[in-house]
Parts: sequence; structure tokens; C-alpha cells
Amino acid sequence: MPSKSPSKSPRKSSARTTPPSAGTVTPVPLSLVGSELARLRATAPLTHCLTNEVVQGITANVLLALGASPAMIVAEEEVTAFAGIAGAVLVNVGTLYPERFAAMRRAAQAAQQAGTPWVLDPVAVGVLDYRTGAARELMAFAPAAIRGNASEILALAGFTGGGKGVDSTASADAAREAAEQLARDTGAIVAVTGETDYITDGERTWAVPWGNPLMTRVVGTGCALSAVVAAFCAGATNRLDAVAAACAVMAICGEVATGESHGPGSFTPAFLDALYLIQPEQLAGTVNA
Ligand SMILES: Nc1ncnc2c1ncn2[C@@H]1O[C@H](COP(=O)(O)OP(=O)(O)OP(=O)(O)O)[C@@H](O)[C@H]1O
Ligand SMILES: Cc1ncsc1CCO
Ligand SMILES: [Mg+2]
Repeated sequence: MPSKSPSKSPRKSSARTTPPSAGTVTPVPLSLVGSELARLRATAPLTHCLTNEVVQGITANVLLALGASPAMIVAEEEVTAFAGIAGAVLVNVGTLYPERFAAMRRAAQAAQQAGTPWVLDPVAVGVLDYRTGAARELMAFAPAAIRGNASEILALAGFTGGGKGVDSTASADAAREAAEQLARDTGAIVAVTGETDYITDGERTWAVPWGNPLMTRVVGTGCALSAVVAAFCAGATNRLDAVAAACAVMAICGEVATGESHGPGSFTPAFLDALYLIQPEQLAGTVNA
């Protein structure tokens, strides 16, 4: 069932006593993922989502299945107040237009002022100048985390990212160093996703070696992941660990759901079920580790 190289499998050793060393890339331990998942379930964070029109439903359902509390509050008149109430905010520029950008700018600014962690998903940045400029403007409000595919992260870091619309044309491996640079430049935790996900603060990098290519054949797994990253950032004491745990939970559940399904149509309900059923203490039994 696991689709990624066993050589990249994480160790089962204790979590918080073994952070990745500076300059190294270490598979994230399942014990760390479990403790972060237990924290999320205990707090059910209110997650304020300003996301694109394609993925509203899957994003809310993923958050609910996992145990977080989504709210798609998008009006310019409401986002400032709500970003102060929420545990975390997601800003996803997938279907950007001027009114939506105005609301996103307000939400990001309000989150920064309120100390609410917010996450940027730079959908198709590098492909189109308007959204690339918008994402750069938003980054001035100090996102807690940035989650994107390889082409998007390369572009945000100032490299030629390529990108075929919203899809990546580069591998996450090829974007890992760009992610580390982007993290150092912005102070955000940067997650670049693909066959292996890399999550970095610019000095230390966790690898998430699970998932399945079928996840790229269903719209919104990446967008929903960014919302899950936001939910894990709510109340987190270690954002690097929180973001890595979010990526690991989604990739593991994607891998489990692939084994239960026959293609994109049956993947989505199996994925929601896997997110609902996954238990911190059973993580080690769900994937080869
Ligand atoms: N080749 C692959 N093998 C295994 N897992 C993958 C692969 N590609 C992506 N994934 C997983 O799919 C999820 C979404 O990552 P992806 O990089 O496709 O995001 P994205 O391009 O932003 O998606 P979208 O914009 O369609 O929401 C992540 O959990 C990632 O680990
Ligand atoms: C398909 C698509 N188009 C704009 S946003 C989006 C969702 C995947 O990023
Ligand atoms: Mg995306």
C-alpha cells in the first residue's frame, strides 16, 4: 500500500526529544504526528477559511472529518472581526479577483494584528502576474506558514517555478532548497508537497514520505491540506512540528484511502472516513514505518 520509498520511512523513536538537526532532512516521527493530532482533536480549532470557489466543500468536510471547526467567512465587512476570533486563518488565492483580494488583505492584516496564525496557499503563483503580486503583498503580513506545490514554492522563492495552471511541473525534491530559502526569507514555516513533502523553518526540515499519486487526481487535496495546516497551527507551541503533522496526517489518510478505493470517485469518501477514523495511538499501524 505505501507508495513511497521505504528508505524514506520515518523512525518510530520518540518525538519531541529528536527534532531534526540543523541542515538535515529527517522523516517526521509518527509519535510526534500522534501527539499533534491528539492536540488538534482536544481543541477542535475554529479555522477561518478564505479559499477558492472550487474547493470550499471538500475543505470544510476535511476539517470536520479530522475534528476541526471550519468557517468560510469571506465578506470584507466580516473578516477583520472573525480573524480575531478564529484559532487560525487560511488564505488561498486559487480563484482570485479584486474583491476577494481586498478581503484577503484585510484578513491577513487582522490575523497579524491579533496574533492569529495564518497560512498562505499560493495557488498558481508564478503562472500569472496578478496573483503572484497579490501573494507577495500578502506575505508582508507575516504568514505563520506557506503551503504549496513545488512550482508555487519555487516561484515564491524567486526561481522559475514552471507550473501548469494550478498543477506543479516540478518535483518537491527539486524545490526543497527553495522552500528552505523561502522560510529563512519570510520567517514562515514552508511546506512543499509532492511525492515526498518537505516542511522547513529554513534550518531544520521534516520529510513526509507517505501519500499516493491518486491524491493529485482529486481536486483540492492540496488546498484542503493548507486548511489543515492552519488548523494544526492554532495554539501550536512548535509550528514546524504542527505543520509537519498536518502534512503527515493528510498523506497517511490519502494512502489509506487509496487502498480502500477504486479511483477518484470513491477516493473522496474513503479519504473523509480515514480522516475521521485515524487515531493518534494507531498511526504506526496505518503505514509502513
Ligand atoms: N506523487 C505523489 N505521491 C504521493 N503523494 C502525493 C504525490 N503528489 C502529491 N501528493 C500528496 O497530495 C497532497 C496534495 O499535494 P499537491 O502537491 O498535489 O498539492 P496541490 O498541487 O497544491 O493540490 P491542489 O492545488 O489540487 O489542491 C499532499 O498530501 C501530497 O503529499
Ligand atoms: C482547479 C482550480 N482552479 C483554480 S483553484 C483550483 C483548485 C485547485 O488548486
Ligand atoms: Mg494547490
